[in-house]
Amino acid sequence: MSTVDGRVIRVALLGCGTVGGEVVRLLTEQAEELAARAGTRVELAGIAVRRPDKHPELPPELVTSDVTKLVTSPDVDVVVELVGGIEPVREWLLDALKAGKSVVTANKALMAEHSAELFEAADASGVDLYFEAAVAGAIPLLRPLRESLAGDRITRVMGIVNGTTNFILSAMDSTGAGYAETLEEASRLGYAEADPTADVDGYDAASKAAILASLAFHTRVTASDVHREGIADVTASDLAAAKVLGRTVKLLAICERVTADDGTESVAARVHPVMIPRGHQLAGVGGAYNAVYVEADAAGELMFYGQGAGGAPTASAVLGDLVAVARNRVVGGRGPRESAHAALPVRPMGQTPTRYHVSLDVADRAGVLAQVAQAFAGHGVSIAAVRQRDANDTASLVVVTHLAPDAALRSTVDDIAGLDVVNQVVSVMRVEGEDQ
Ligand SMILES: NC(=O)c1ccc[n+]([C@@H]2O[C@H](COP(=O)([O-])OP(=O)(O)OC[C@H]3O[C@@H](n4cnc5c(N)ncnc54)[C@H](O)[C@@H]3O)[C@@H](O)[C@H]2O)c1
Ligand SMILES: N[C@@H](CCO)C(=O)O
Ligand code: NA
Repeated sequence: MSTVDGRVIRVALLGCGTVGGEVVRLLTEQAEELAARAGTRVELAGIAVRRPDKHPELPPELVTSDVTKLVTSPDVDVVVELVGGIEPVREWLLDALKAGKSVVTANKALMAEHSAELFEAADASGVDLYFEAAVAGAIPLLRPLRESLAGDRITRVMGIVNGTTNFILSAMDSTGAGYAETLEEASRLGYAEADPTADVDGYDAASKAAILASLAFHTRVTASDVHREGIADVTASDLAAAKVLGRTVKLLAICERVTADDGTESVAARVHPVMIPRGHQLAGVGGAYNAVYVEADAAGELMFYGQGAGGAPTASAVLGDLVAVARNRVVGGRGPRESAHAALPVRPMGQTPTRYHVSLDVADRAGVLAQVAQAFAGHGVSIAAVRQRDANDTASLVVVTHLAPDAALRSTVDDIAGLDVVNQVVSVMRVEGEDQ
């Protein structure tokens, strides 16, 4: 094993919970190998936690609750932030960057709202800002977008980026387990955020979509630009309706470059439940796994798959970033800066082209299909497929549309719900992928 000329990079770790605890373990267990790879020793200078008395496992001389002092200490080169949330973390990281410390963070909420300000502070000090763990945990995804694909033109990024909701939907689909019990299990396994509403209501995935869209399309996209729907309204009826069609339901983040008829480009970013064919590669992604498709003009389709949550997998991405910072320090260089030169406008959800699946319980009599079809036609929505099944004096009618502006599809569903011949709208969901 190579030695490292006595050089040392000193790390301030903020937060020592699910992910931070694993970072400490890996930094300690792999100290020699990391030194050989980075070209410098990587050592802990301090660990900030909310309650030092709760961490008897950590070396007491390293533990502190004084974050402000730690992040600006002259003894620190890099701040690794694994606390989460926006304030006071934003202030701490700005202080750290202004004091010339590089930053590694897993904080998607912060990066989705304040990355511009953080990048500016990093630029002013000539230091690094890395955040691979913020999206899709262990999966190398941000580095490929920022570096490997920097020479290509990305058109679409679509995937499963929240482990907790994927865990819940997979369990509901395969075992019929209830929503509450699977959410409890996801929390126990360390996938869910401290407040799981961030996961189930789609905020976590929307933050990740904002980060992905920003990197893919060289445009500043924040979480508030992302259309967001969670899984709280996904019912057993939706899953059953999907099953009948040979489909399943996944919460997807979809970031697209949309080109209008006049050639102008915009960015659309959304998170919502989607019905996809069971044969689709994303349908087979179970448990807390994540998978993301990237489509680019020259590269074609790429798929990234792996563990998107959990202590050790997320720590793997953090350590990778830390080694990158250490290497940059050794050679006196920097990692990639913010790339927002395209500055494309963000397209509102209503104007974003989507496809709907609508499952209806209708009266079983002549002319029903014509009335339903008329409602679609009235909004300029073209129908791709219709299935009808009779049962006693009612019938089930399933309509799958072609692409149409989301607002037109929503208005159509509102009109259909008001038709006398429609007893119940059983399930409405957007669809992706072609049936086999
Ligand atoms: N758990 C995962 O699977 C996962 C995956 C990817 C990204 N992340 C992100 O990693 C970050 C950490 O997640 P986690 O699951 O390890 O969280 P956690 O709740 O397990 O740990 C948080 C840590 O922060 C410390 N902390 C909280 N408030 C503090 C304060 N005011 N001062 C000092 N310390 C404070 C706590 O003491 C604790 O050690 C979050 O940004 C999260 O979104 C987590
Ligand atoms: N709560 C997140 C952690 C990873 O960011 C998830 O379930 O995917
Ligand atoms: Na990642």
